[in-house]
Amino acid sequence: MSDRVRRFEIGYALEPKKQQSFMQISLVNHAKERGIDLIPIDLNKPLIDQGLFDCILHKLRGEIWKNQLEEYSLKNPNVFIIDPVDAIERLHSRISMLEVVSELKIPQGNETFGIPKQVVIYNSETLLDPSVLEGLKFPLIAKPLVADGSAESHDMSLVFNNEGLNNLKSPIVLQEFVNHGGVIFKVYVVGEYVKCVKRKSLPNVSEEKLGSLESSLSFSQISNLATQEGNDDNCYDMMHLEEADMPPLSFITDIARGLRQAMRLQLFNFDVIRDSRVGNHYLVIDINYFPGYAKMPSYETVLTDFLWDIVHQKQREAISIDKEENPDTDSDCQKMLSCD
Ligand SMILES: O=P(O)(O)O[C@@H]1[C@@H](OP(=O)(O)O)[C@H](OP(=O)(O)O)[C@H](O)[C@H](OP(=O)(O)O)[C@H]1OP(=O)(O)O
Ligand SMILES: Nc1ncnc2c1ncn2[C@@H]1O[C@H](COP(=O)(O)OP(=O)(O)O)[C@@H](O)[C@H]1O
Ligand SMILES: [Mg+2]
Ligand SMILES: [Mg+2]
Repeated sequence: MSDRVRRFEIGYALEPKKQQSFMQISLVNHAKERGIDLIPIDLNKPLIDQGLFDCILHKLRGEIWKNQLEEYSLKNPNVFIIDPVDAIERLHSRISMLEVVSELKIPQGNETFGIPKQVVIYNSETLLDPSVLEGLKFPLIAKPLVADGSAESHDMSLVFNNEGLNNLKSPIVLQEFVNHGGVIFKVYVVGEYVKCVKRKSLPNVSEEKLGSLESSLSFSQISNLATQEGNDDNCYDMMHLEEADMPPLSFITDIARGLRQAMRLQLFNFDVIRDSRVGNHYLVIDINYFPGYAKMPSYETVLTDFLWDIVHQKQREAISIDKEENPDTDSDCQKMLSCD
């Protein structure tokens, strides 16, 4: 066995803003100490010309990047791509992202889960016919169908009555707004690791207040707001974040594992709310690819452990394939692969 420590190279392709928030020095240094070099992929050069990585991490929009990855994978089938483009694309529609939740086969006990009632509207004119709402009850939340990470894909509005349906930009998803006490649970998944945290959300809308409200209200990325500004008027009841009980971890972990397997994704988070009327019924309302992990406690160790497992698993597989092909020799490949 050689005493040379085998290092691993992980290429990453991220938007500048994401690179800044995710690739913090603390993460890069932590990974380095564990033999993993995180290397920026130069987006001004073809990926195929940038050598062999052990693995590629990516979150970029557009066909150009998709084609580059495809071409690279064909040439280098052993380079592990986290995650496959087609699996990520399922999350770019707010309909297909939640279909997977409805299809999960998890035995439900004391706690149950599902998704809110929703319809998709492809053409705003169809809203002139109230039957398209398929019996959805106000208030509704209107979300752009596309969830591709663009600023517009986060532009939402609360719709309190029929009048509020005017001026919605289609294609749009209309979803029943479920009162949940102003607290959302964000479940971060990194491979097998699962972490659930509480965040601020939209406050409850009561029946009696519903009649007196304006017809609609626009907002964007509410769970990222640090304070509760703008929510202190008489229209809402606000619950304090600290007082909210967490959902049982085993229940959340079962959903996370089910989603990970069904979606073939390693890096995602999902938003869960608890229906205030029922108390033990939970609704998954959003799934995000490669979310803001830097906000997760100890993200440096969690992400490094995940990457370490991936590259070492790949290394073990390569050694066993090589041993099968060269059973009698300690081939150069076996020596090189095993030096760690
Ligand atoms: O920027 P951050 O750290 O707030 O992360 C965003 C996520 O926030 P979260 O981790 O859930 O609190 C955010 O989650 P939400 O959609 O707000 O639930 C998205 O994942 C967002 O990515 P995109 O714009 O949908 O592609 C994420 O944005 P990017 O970091 O990918 O640009
Ligand atoms: N069906 C719903 N009922 C109640 N609140 C909701 C519902 N859907 C979304 N919200 C609130 O709106 C916010 C944004 O919706 P979400 O689907 O998570 O979009 P985004 O992708 O922009 O995060 C959520 O964090 C939550 O506060
Ligand atoms: Mg969300
Ligand atoms: Mg989202």
